[in-house]
Amino acid sequence: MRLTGDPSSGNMNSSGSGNFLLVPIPEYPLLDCVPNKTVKIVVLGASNVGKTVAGRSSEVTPHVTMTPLLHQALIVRFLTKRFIGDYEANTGALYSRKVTLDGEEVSLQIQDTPCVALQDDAEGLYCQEQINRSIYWADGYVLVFSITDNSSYRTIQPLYQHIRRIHPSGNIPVILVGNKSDLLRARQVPVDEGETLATSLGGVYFEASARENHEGVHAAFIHLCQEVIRALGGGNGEKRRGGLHLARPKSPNMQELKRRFRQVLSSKGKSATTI
Ligand SMILES: Nc1nc2c(ncn2[C@@H]2O[C@H](COP(=O)(O)OP(=O)(O)OP(=O)(O)O)[C@@H](O)[C@H]2O)c(=O)[nH]1
Repeated sequence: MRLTGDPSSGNMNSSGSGNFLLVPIPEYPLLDCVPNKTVKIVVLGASNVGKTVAGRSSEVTPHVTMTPLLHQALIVRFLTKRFIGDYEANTGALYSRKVTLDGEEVSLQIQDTPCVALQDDAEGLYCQEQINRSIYWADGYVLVFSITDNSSYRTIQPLYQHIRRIHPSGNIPVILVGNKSDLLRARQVPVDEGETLATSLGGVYFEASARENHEGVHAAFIHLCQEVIRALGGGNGEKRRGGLHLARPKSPNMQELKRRFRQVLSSKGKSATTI
Protein backbone atom coordinates (compact mmCIF):
# COMPACT_ATOMS: atom_id res chain seq x y z
CA MET A 1 0.00 0.00 0.00
CA ARG A 2 1.29 3.43 -0.84
CA LEU A 3 0.39 6.55 0.97
CA THR A 4 -0.04 9.84 -0.75
CA GLY A 5 2.49 10.97 1.84
CA ASP A 6 5.88 9.39 2.20
CA PRO A 7 5.48 5.69 3.00
CA SER A 8 9.19 5.20 3.38
CA SER A 9 9.06 7.32 6.47
CA GLY A 10 7.18 4.48 8.12
CA ASN A 11 4.96 7.07 9.69
CA MET A 12 1.65 5.72 8.56
CA ASN A 13 -0.38 6.18 11.68
CA SER A 14 -3.09 8.73 11.44
CA SER A 15 -2.13 10.52 14.56
CA GLY A 16 -1.64 13.66 12.56
CA SER A 17 -4.48 16.01 12.01
CA GLY A 18 -6.81 15.95 9.05
CA ASN A 19 -7.89 13.17 6.78
CA PHE A 20 -5.55 11.63 4.36
CA LEU A 21 -6.03 9.28 1.54
CA LEU A 22 -4.41 5.99 0.78
CA VAL A 23 -4.07 5.11 -2.83
CA PRO A 24 -5.22 1.53 -3.36
CA ILE A 25 -3.04 -1.29 -2.18
CA PRO A 26 -1.22 -1.95 -5.44
CA GLU A 27 -3.51 -4.28 -7.24
CA TYR A 28 -2.38 -7.10 -9.36
CA PRO A 29 -4.86 -6.75 -12.21
CA LEU A 30 -7.29 -9.63 -11.98
CA LEU A 31 -7.14 -10.21 -15.71
CA ASP A 32 -3.41 -10.45 -15.42
CA CYS A 33 -3.44 -13.18 -12.79
CA VAL A 34 -1.00 -16.02 -13.02
CA PRO A 35 -2.99 -18.44 -15.15
CA ASN A 36 -4.49 -21.27 -13.16
CA LYS A 37 -2.63 -20.34 -10.02
CA THR A 38 -4.97 -18.26 -8.00
CA VAL A 39 -5.43 -18.58 -4.26
CA LYS A 40 -8.61 -17.04 -2.91
CA ILE A 41 -8.72 -16.28 0.78
CA VAL A 42 -11.44 -14.77 2.91
CA VAL A 43 -10.89 -13.27 6.35
CA LEU A 44 -13.76 -13.79 8.77
CA GLY A 45 -14.47 -13.01 12.38
CA ALA A 46 -16.45 -11.05 14.91
CA SER A 47 -16.42 -7.30 15.21
CA ASN A 48 -13.37 -5.45 16.46
CA VAL A 49 -10.96 -8.37 16.30
CA GLY A 50 -8.65 -6.60 13.88
CA LYS A 51 -9.21 -8.73 10.80
CA THR A 52 -9.47 -5.69 8.57
CA VAL A 53 -11.54 -2.68 8.77
CA ALA A 54 -14.92 -3.69 7.67
CA GLY A 55 -18.57 -3.03 7.96
CA ARG A 56 -18.47 0.66 7.33
CA SER A 57 -19.26 0.93 3.67
CA SER A 58 -21.02 -1.22 1.17
CA GLU A 59 -18.95 0.03 -1.71
CA VAL A 60 -16.93 -2.73 -3.29
CA THR A 61 -13.68 -1.17 -4.34
CA PRO A 62 -10.07 -1.72 -3.48
CA HIS A 63 -9.61 1.88 -2.48
CA VAL A 64 -8.91 2.55 1.15
CA THR A 65 -9.83 5.92 2.51
CA MET A 66 -8.02 6.94 5.64
CA THR A 67 -9.72 9.00 8.28
CA PRO A 68 -8.44 9.65 11.75
CA LEU A 69 -9.45 7.75 14.86
CA LEU A 70 -10.71 4.70 13.11
CA HIS A 71 -9.22 1.26 12.74
CA GLN A 72 -6.56 -1.04 11.27
CA ALA A 73 -5.98 -4.73 10.56
CA LEU A 74 -4.35 -8.02 9.71
CA ILE A 75 -4.92 -7.86 5.97
CA VAL A 76 -3.28 -4.49 5.68
CA ARG A 77 -0.44 -5.68 7.89
CA PHE A 78 0.09 -8.69 5.66
CA LEU A 79 -0.07 -6.75 2.42
CA THR A 80 1.91 -3.71 3.45
CA LYS A 81 4.11 -5.03 6.27
CA ARG A 82 2.92 -1.98 8.16
CA PHE A 83 0.57 -1.34 10.99
CA ILE A 84 -1.79 1.45 10.14
CA GLY A 85 -3.18 2.78 13.34
CA ASP A 86 -6.53 4.20 12.46
CA TYR A 87 -8.33 4.07 9.23
CA GLU A 88 -11.58 3.33 7.64
CA ALA A 89 -11.71 1.02 4.69
CA ASN A 90 -14.34 -0.26 2.41
CA THR A 91 -16.24 -3.37 3.21
CA GLY A 92 -15.95 -6.14 0.73
CA ALA A 93 -12.77 -4.94 -0.89
CA LEU A 94 -10.96 -7.59 -2.83
CA TYR A 95 -7.20 -7.25 -2.75
CA SER A 96 -5.09 -9.11 -5.20
CA ARG A 97 -1.37 -9.68 -5.16
CA LYS A 98 1.28 -11.80 -6.74
CA VAL A 99 3.23 -13.81 -4.18
CA THR A 100 5.97 -16.37 -4.52
CA LEU A 101 5.24 -19.62 -2.75
CA ASP A 102 7.87 -22.33 -2.69
CA GLY A 103 9.51 -20.70 -5.69
CA GLU A 104 6.31 -20.46 -7.70
CA GLU A 105 4.39 -17.35 -8.55
CA VAL A 106 0.79 -17.34 -7.39
CA SER A 107 -1.99 -14.76 -7.63
CA LEU A 108 -3.33 -14.23 -4.15
CA GLN A 109 -6.77 -12.70 -3.70
CA ILE A 110 -7.89 -11.66 -0.23
CA GLN A 111 -11.48 -10.79 0.45
CA ASP A 112 -12.30 -8.35 3.20
CA THR A 113 -15.66 -8.98 4.91
CA PRO A 114 -17.94 -7.33 7.41
CA CYS A 115 -18.08 -8.84 10.87
CA VAL A 116 -20.24 -11.78 11.86
CA ALA A 117 -22.09 -11.98 15.18
CA LEU A 118 -23.53 -14.74 17.30
CA GLN A 119 -27.29 -14.97 17.50
CA ASP A 120 -28.95 -14.78 20.89
CA ASP A 121 -28.96 -18.56 21.27
CA ALA A 122 -25.16 -18.38 20.76
CA GLU A 123 -25.30 -21.11 18.18
CA GLY A 124 -26.43 -19.48 14.97
CA LEU A 125 -24.76 -16.55 13.29
CA TYR A 126 -25.82 -13.22 11.96
CA CYS A 127 -24.09 -13.32 8.66
CA GLN A 128 -24.67 -11.00 5.73
CA GLU A 129 -25.37 -12.50 2.35
CA GLN A 130 -22.19 -10.89 1.11
CA ILE A 131 -20.28 -13.07 3.57
CA ASN A 132 -21.99 -16.20 2.33
CA ARG A 133 -20.94 -15.34 -1.18
CA SER A 134 -17.37 -14.78 -0.03
CA ILE A 135 -17.36 -18.11 1.78
CA TYR A 136 -18.63 -19.83 -1.31
CA TRP A 137 -16.04 -18.08 -3.47
CA ALA A 138 -12.99 -18.72 -1.30
CA ASP A 139 -10.47 -21.53 -1.30
CA GLY A 140 -9.11 -20.84 2.18
CA TYR A 141 -10.33 -19.24 5.40
CA VAL A 142 -8.67 -17.03 7.98
CA LEU A 143 -10.83 -17.20 11.10
CA VAL A 144 -9.90 -14.39 13.44
CA PHE A 145 -10.71 -13.71 17.06
CA SER A 146 -9.13 -11.39 19.57
CA ILE A 147 -7.30 -13.01 22.47
CA THR A 148 -8.74 -10.21 24.61
CA ASP A 149 -12.33 -11.00 23.76
CA ASN A 150 -13.77 -14.33 24.72
CA SER A 151 -17.00 -13.72 22.85
CA SER A 152 -15.08 -13.31 19.60
CA TYR A 153 -13.49 -16.70 20.31
CA ARG A 154 -16.92 -18.26 20.84
CA THR A 155 -17.95 -17.07 17.41
CA ILE A 156 -15.38 -19.26 15.67
CA GLN A 157 -17.00 -22.67 16.06
CA PRO A 158 -20.42 -21.57 14.72
CA LEU A 159 -18.61 -19.68 11.97
CA TYR A 160 -16.77 -22.82 10.96
CA GLN A 161 -20.03 -24.81 11.02
CA HIS A 162 -21.49 -22.15 8.77
CA ILE A 163 -18.62 -22.59 6.30
CA ARG A 164 -19.17 -26.34 6.46
CA ARG A 165 -22.80 -25.88 5.54
CA ILE A 166 -21.76 -23.90 2.47
CA HIS A 167 -19.04 -26.44 1.64
CA PRO A 168 -20.52 -29.64 3.01
CA SER A 169 -17.89 -31.92 1.63
CA GLY A 170 -14.21 -31.77 1.04
CA ASN A 171 -11.17 -30.33 2.66
CA ILE A 172 -11.53 -26.79 4.00
CA PRO A 173 -8.13 -25.11 4.34
CA VAL A 174 -8.41 -22.99 7.44
CA ILE A 175 -6.22 -21.19 9.95
CA LEU A 176 -7.24 -19.76 13.27
CA VAL A 177 -5.68 -16.45 14.23
CA GLY A 178 -5.77 -15.11 17.77
CA ASN A 179 -5.04 -11.44 17.13
CA LYS A 180 -3.91 -8.70 19.55
CA SER A 181 -1.25 -10.87 21.10
CA ASP A 182 0.46 -7.67 22.21
CA LEU A 183 -2.30 -7.18 24.77
CA LEU A 184 -1.18 -9.99 27.03
CA ARG A 185 -2.48 -8.43 30.21
CA ALA A 186 -5.97 -8.30 28.77
CA ARG A 187 -5.84 -11.90 27.56
CA GLN A 188 -9.13 -13.79 27.93
CA VAL A 189 -8.37 -16.76 25.69
CA PRO A 190 -5.45 -18.99 26.69
CA VAL A 191 -3.09 -20.25 23.99
CA ASP A 192 -4.04 -23.89 24.53
CA GLU A 193 -7.71 -23.11 23.91
CA GLY A 194 -6.79 -21.56 20.58
CA GLU A 195 -4.68 -24.58 19.70
CA THR A 196 -7.37 -27.04 20.70
CA LEU A 197 -10.00 -25.23 18.70
CA ALA A 198 -7.76 -24.98 15.63
CA THR A 199 -7.03 -28.69 15.80
CA SER A 200 -10.71 -29.50 16.04
CA LEU A 201 -11.27 -27.44 12.88
CA GLY A 202 -8.45 -29.23 11.09
CA GLY A 203 -6.26 -26.14 11.01
CA VAL A 204 -3.31 -24.52 12.71
CA TYR A 205 -3.41 -21.85 15.39
CA PHE A 206 -1.42 -18.63 15.06
CA GLU A 207 -1.21 -15.86 17.61
CA ALA A 208 -0.48 -12.57 15.98
CA SER A 209 -0.43 -8.89 16.55
CA ALA A 210 -1.41 -6.77 13.60
CA ARG A 211 -0.21 -3.87 15.69
CA GLU A 212 3.26 -5.04 16.64
CA ASN A 213 4.49 -7.71 14.36
CA HIS A 214 4.46 -8.36 10.66
CA GLU A 215 6.17 -11.75 10.81
CA GLY A 216 3.40 -13.52 12.73
CA VAL A 217 0.75 -12.25 10.36
CA HIS A 218 2.86 -13.08 7.33
CA ALA A 219 3.56 -16.62 8.57
CA ALA A 220 -0.15 -17.23 9.12
CA PHE A 221 -1.21 -16.09 5.64
CA ILE A 222 1.62 -17.91 3.90
CA HIS A 223 0.79 -21.11 5.76
CA LEU A 224 -2.80 -20.87 4.61
CA CYS A 225 -1.74 -20.19 1.01
CA GLN A 226 0.36 -23.33 1.08
CA GLU A 227 -2.54 -25.32 2.47
CA VAL A 228 -4.78 -24.00 -0.27
CA ILE A 229 -2.24 -24.86 -2.96
CA ARG A 230 -2.03 -28.37 -1.54
CA ALA A 231 -5.80 -28.69 -1.43
CA LEU A 232 -6.11 -27.45 -4.98
CA GLY A 233 -3.63 -30.03 -6.11
CA GLY A 234 -0.18 -28.55 -6.33
CA GLY A 235 -1.29 -25.14 -7.49
CA ASN A 236 -2.71 -26.15 -10.81
CA GLY A 237 -5.75 -24.12 -10.01
CA GLU A 238 -8.26 -26.87 -10.31
CA LYS A 239 -11.02 -26.60 -7.78
CA ARG A 240 -11.07 -29.97 -6.22
CA ARG A 241 -12.80 -29.27 -2.97
CA GLY A 242 -16.10 -31.05 -3.01
CA GLY A 243 -18.10 -28.06 -1.91
CA LEU A 244 -16.82 -25.80 -4.60
CA HIS A 245 -17.78 -28.11 -7.38
CA LEU A 246 -21.19 -27.44 -8.67
CA ALA A 247 -22.32 -31.00 -9.04
CA ARG A 248 -23.23 -31.69 -12.61
CA PRO A 249 -26.97 -31.89 -12.40
CA LYS A 250 -28.27 -35.32 -13.08
CA SER A 251 -31.08 -35.37 -15.53
CA PRO A 252 -33.94 -37.07 -13.76
CA ASN A 253 -36.32 -36.04 -16.48
CA MET A 254 -34.28 -37.76 -19.14
CA GLN A 255 -34.00 -40.88 -17.02
CA GLU A 256 -37.66 -40.79 -16.25
CA LEU A 257 -38.43 -40.39 -19.95
CA LYS A 258 -36.23 -43.36 -20.82
CA ARG A 259 -37.90 -45.45 -18.15
CA ARG A 260 -41.33 -44.55 -19.42
CA PHE A 261 -40.23 -45.17 -22.99
CA ARG A 262 -39.04 -48.65 -22.03
CA GLN A 263 -42.28 -49.22 -20.17
CA VAL A 264 -44.32 -48.20 -23.19
CA LEU A 265 -42.21 -50.38 -25.48
CA SER A 266 -42.53 -53.39 -23.24
CA SER A 267 -46.26 -52.89 -22.76
CA LYS A 268 -46.65 -52.52 -26.52
CA GLY A 269 -44.65 -55.69 -26.99
CA LYS A 270 -46.86 -57.45 -24.49
CA SER A 271 -50.03 -56.23 -26.11
CA ALA A 272 -48.65 -57.24 -29.49
CA THR A 273 -48.13 -60.77 -28.31
CA THR A 274 -51.56 -60.92 -26.71
CA ILE A 275 -53.30 -59.82 -29.85
N1 LIG B 1 -3.54 -3.75 20.48
C1 LIG B 1 -3.95 -4.14 19.27
N2 LIG B 1 -5.00 -3.54 18.70
C2 LIG B 1 -5.38 -3.97 17.49
C3 LIG B 1 -4.71 -5.02 16.80
N3 LIG B 1 -5.36 -5.23 15.63
C4 LIG B 1 -6.37 -4.35 15.59
N4 LIG B 1 -6.39 -3.59 16.71
C5 LIG B 1 -7.35 -2.56 17.06
O1 LIG B 1 -8.61 -3.19 17.24
C6 LIG B 1 -9.67 -2.36 16.77
C7 LIG B 1 -10.50 -3.11 15.75
O2 LIG B 1 -9.75 -3.30 14.57
P1 LIG B 1 -10.48 -3.50 13.18
O3 LIG B 1 -9.44 -3.79 12.17
O4 LIG B 1 -11.44 -2.42 12.91
O5 LIG B 1 -11.33 -4.79 13.52
P2 LIG B 1 -12.38 -5.54 12.57
O6 LIG B 1 -12.27 -6.97 12.93
O7 LIG B 1 -12.16 -5.20 11.15
O8 LIG B 1 -13.74 -4.97 13.11
P3 LIG B 1 -15.11 -4.69 12.31
O9 LIG B 1 -14.84 -3.52 11.44
O10 LIG B 1 -16.09 -4.39 13.39
O11 LIG B 1 -15.47 -5.93 11.54
C8 LIG B 1 -8.99 -1.11 16.23
O12 LIG B 1 -9.02 -0.11 17.21
C9 LIG B 1 -7.56 -1.52 15.97
O13 LIG B 1 -6.66 -0.47 16.06
C10 LIG B 1 -3.59 -5.62 17.44
O14 LIG B 1 -2.94 -6.54 16.95
N5 LIG B 1 -3.26 -5.13 18.68
